[in-house]
Amino acid sequence: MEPLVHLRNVSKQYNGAGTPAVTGVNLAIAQGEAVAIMGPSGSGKSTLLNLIAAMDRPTTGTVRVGRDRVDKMNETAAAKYRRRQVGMIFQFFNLLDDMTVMDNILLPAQLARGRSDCARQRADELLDRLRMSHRRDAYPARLSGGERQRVAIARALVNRPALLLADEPTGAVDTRAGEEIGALLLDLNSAGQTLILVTHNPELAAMYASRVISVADGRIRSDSANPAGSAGAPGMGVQR
Ligand SMILES: Nc1ncnc2c1ncn2[C@@H]1O[C@H](COP(=O)(O)OP(=O)(O)OP(=O)(O)O)[C@@H](O)[C@H]1O
Repeated sequence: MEPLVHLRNVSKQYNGAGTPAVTGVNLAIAQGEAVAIMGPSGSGKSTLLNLIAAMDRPTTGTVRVGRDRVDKMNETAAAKYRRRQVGMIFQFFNLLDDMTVMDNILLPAQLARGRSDCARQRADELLDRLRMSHRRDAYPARLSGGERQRVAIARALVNRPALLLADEPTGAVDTRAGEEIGALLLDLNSAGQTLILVTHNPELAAMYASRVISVADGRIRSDSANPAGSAGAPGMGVQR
């Protein structure tokens, strides 16, 4: 079967930077995998995620996601691709403070101009599954870090993306909330959601990813199945 994500000989040299951020990366990720990308600060993890999300383009090499040739996209095509295929969550949530939980979740659906009743139904379903229904009219400033990240996950999933990308999703929350976020990601993956997680946290990678890719100096140094991942962690009953 064709991989969902396929990078071939990908390098990225930022303008003005001395050494490339990513060099000669070959990577295939199948639909349904939960992959952790690990490595020291500055090793190229976020750059890889940004290349897959079409936030940036490689200097050389090809990036395919499904049928999309991501490395060739102009900004308009990239924005459309992201709205339809990619959900992203970040360390600091990136919620809009002057919008309620519900409106934050609906934002990507409005940008994608789908049917608003369908989007609202999907948002309700996600809020229910993330145990956040009672907070639907709250503003982000009133939420805990763990709650904010759950809203960010719901927002990332509202358009049913093929890919969920997470950059240090537990970096700004306490241990307990981090475990809950990890369990949530695991449940999503168990229900078929393809997940790529960038993390410094070996425990998160070990518990919640079925494959761990280590990068250093912009190159993949190891890529191994993680038999402990995606098994045995507490779940929250979330489905894609
Ligand atoms: N927009 C940019 N312009 C120039 N250089 C950049 C840019 N973004 C990243 N870099 C450089 O590319 C290299 C890889 O950065 P990247 O952010 O991908 O690493 P990372 O592994 O995600 O690091 P961290 O764990 O600290 O977030 C670093 O040397 C960084 O300084």
